[in-house]
Amino acid sequence: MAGEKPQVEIVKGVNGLDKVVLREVRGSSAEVYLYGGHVTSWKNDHEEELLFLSNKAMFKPPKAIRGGIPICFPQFGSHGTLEQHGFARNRFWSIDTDPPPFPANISHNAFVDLILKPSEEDAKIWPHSYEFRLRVALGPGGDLMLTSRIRNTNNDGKAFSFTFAYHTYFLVSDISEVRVEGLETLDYLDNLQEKERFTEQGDAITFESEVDKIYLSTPSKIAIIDHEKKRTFVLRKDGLPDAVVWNPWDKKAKAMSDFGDDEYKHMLCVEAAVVEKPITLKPGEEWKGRLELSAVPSSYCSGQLDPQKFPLRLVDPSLSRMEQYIVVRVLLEALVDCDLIICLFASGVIIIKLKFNNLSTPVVSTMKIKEMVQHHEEDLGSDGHDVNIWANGMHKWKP
Ligand SMILES: O=P(O)(O)OC[C@H]1O[C@H](O)[C@H](O)[C@@H](O)[C@@H]1O
Repeated sequence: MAGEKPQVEIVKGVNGLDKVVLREVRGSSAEVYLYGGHVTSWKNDHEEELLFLSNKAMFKPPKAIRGGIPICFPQFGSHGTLEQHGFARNRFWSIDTDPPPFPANISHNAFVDLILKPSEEDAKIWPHSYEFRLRVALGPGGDLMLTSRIRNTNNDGKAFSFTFAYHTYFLVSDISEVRVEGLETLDYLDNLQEKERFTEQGDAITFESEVDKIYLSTPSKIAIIDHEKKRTFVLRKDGLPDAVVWNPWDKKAKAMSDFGDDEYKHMLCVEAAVVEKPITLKPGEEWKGRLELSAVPSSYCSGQLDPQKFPLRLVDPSLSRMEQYIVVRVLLEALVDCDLIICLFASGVIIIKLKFNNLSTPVVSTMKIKEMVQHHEEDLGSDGHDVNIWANGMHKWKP
């Protein structure tokens, strides 16, 4: 189409630093600075920003950019002798014009390949030769995909070890309204308690004070639910067993020169990482770590439900308002690409089995809903029942 902007464009960003702009045909976009190989923006097809970037972010090398997705390599945090989070986030990366091929089934048009190799100065602080290739891509639905490929190119026969993180800052409406699911019952190292190991309790994680934890051996999928925005971020990862959760809260926020005093209310870092067991590569070996982020309408609900207030008549009008409500919630959950939806009613549990990846598959027939309703007439007969619907068994029912 005439006048349409290119899918990949290199432009000047803040302080004249080079940045790559990616645009997907349906309108989503992302921005990546060559400084740090740092994603600073990811927008959905309504042009809404999804990543937090501090108003005080400096864009002044060698200071790392505060927000977006800093790359922590070859060291996460202070887990080693290098500077905090290693040096990849404050080096200038190059465009990789000839990256080794990706599997043929990976389809995206808006992407950029970056590469980082050590300088002579770097070799003095970390005496290894490597090639770090980073692909940043937008999927057709606006998903943001980052793939890191790190290869040991030492010719002295030596192996090297590293830790790593995609230090993702998510933009949230209000940190006290956010919950993280997928990390409950896991072990974590608490950075606020000298990295001591604890076990998380059974509930989804919520926030009311500073948090800095490294969750260990985490599932490949983690959800960040922003109740106020009615948005869920789904983080899928591969090759990255750990997940760091960080919010500096008020005191630490004030102590950071590149972070606004109140900005902690609008961000949450959930960082797909390798921390506990560093990766070791022999010469010629390559490691791959992949992160995929999507932002979907959030459909979580809990507590008292008033079907009279439910405004939609989207489905079979012969269904009662409560029945319609259930169908719509189930459909919304389907957008989150879940494997299983469970509806809980005051008097019992109803399981609706589901396993589908797109909405073209029939979801739950209205017949099914009717059967369900007949079984639970008492529950549905009056106003304001406790109904809770959740995906993958991750939510907790609060009667
Ligand atoms: O200020 P930075 O070096 O960017 O680090 C910011 C934060 O990153 C991680 O999440 C660490 O777990 C925190 O301990 C650290 O404070």
